[in-house]
Amino acid sequence: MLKDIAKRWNGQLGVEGISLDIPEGSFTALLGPSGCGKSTTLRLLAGLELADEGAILIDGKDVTTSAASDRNLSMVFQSYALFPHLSVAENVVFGLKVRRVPKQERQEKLHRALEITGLLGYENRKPGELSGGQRQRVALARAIVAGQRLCLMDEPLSNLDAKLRNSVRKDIKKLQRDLGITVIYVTHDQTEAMSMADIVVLMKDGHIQQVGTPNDLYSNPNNTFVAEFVGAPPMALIESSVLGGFGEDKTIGIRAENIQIVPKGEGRMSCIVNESEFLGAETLIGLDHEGSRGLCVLKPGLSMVAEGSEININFRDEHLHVFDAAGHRLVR
Ligand SMILES: Nc1ncnc2c1ncn2[C@@H]1O[C@H](COP(=O)(O)OP(=O)(O)OP(=O)(O)O)[C@@H](O)[C@H]1O
Repeated sequence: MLKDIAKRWNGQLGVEGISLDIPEGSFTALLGPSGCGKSTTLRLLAGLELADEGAILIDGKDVTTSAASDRNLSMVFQSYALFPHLSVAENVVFGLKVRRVPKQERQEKLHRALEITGLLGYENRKPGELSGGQRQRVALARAIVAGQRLCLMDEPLSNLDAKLRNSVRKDIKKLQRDLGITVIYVTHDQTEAMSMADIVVLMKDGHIQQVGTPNDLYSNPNNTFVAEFVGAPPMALIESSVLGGFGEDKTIGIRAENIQIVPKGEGRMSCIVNESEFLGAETLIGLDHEGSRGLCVLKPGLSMVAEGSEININFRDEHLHVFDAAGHRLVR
């Protein structure tokens, strides 16, 4: 649990006012653009940095000033952090050896961890003889043998190609469920966060913007930053003056799946097509309209529309999200 944590470097903000209650056994993603403070938050939790303000509790124990080694957690990094001259087996049991765990127990834990991560048979290989995905699985195996209930992961998939990312993503999720451990996972990739996490913590400029389930953030964004960060495509934003009836200086949000194409002369807006992008199951058609950004519609299958064409669109009030001038959601 984080209570009102702040961290600054020479007066420059890292994070501020970070309060989070992370349920045991959950998968929590710290999500946000580069520099938003997600790694700092994780490093504070790990004890790799010390907070200037606030308190950190793990399992009810105040660890705010405890050394990293006293916090009962394991970590998996983007860089794998494997010893290149040690074999897979040696890398995995390294921490157990340091802690003088008896050989028999080490062997049992090693076997189980390699089994879980699909690395049996690779014991004697060196990290240099493995693919990126396999290296990351060695790092996961090392975290598993540590036997901690809390595992912190900092962008563990960012060195992998798209296909591998997808499969290791599933491995990590399954591992977390099977072992029933608590995972706190840093990523700047909203798809990754939305598909893996039970709880998403979206950050910007060192502050939390919203904490909730992936569906909370998608369906009820707290502000326009959340609306535009979460979801592919992001929520479109329209100035209230374009639609009328919502008062002055409001911003209206709408998701692509709630916009319908209607015949010319009908609907609430007339837009110009700026691109058609074939996604496979559907085609995303980007639209321009003065006073709006991110407007698009989805058409099933391959359905390219010429750039510059005019398209009329309609949507229902119940699908609109109304934000004030500062971009905060108004209850509707
Ligand atoms: N050791 C440090 N010294 C000074 N400033 C730092 C240090 N570490 C982080 N910061 C600053 O704190 C802010 C948050 O950085 P942090 O690394 O937590 O962001 P992030 O969201 O993890 O970004 P990224 O995805 O790029 O790693 C940034 O403005 C960064 O420049």
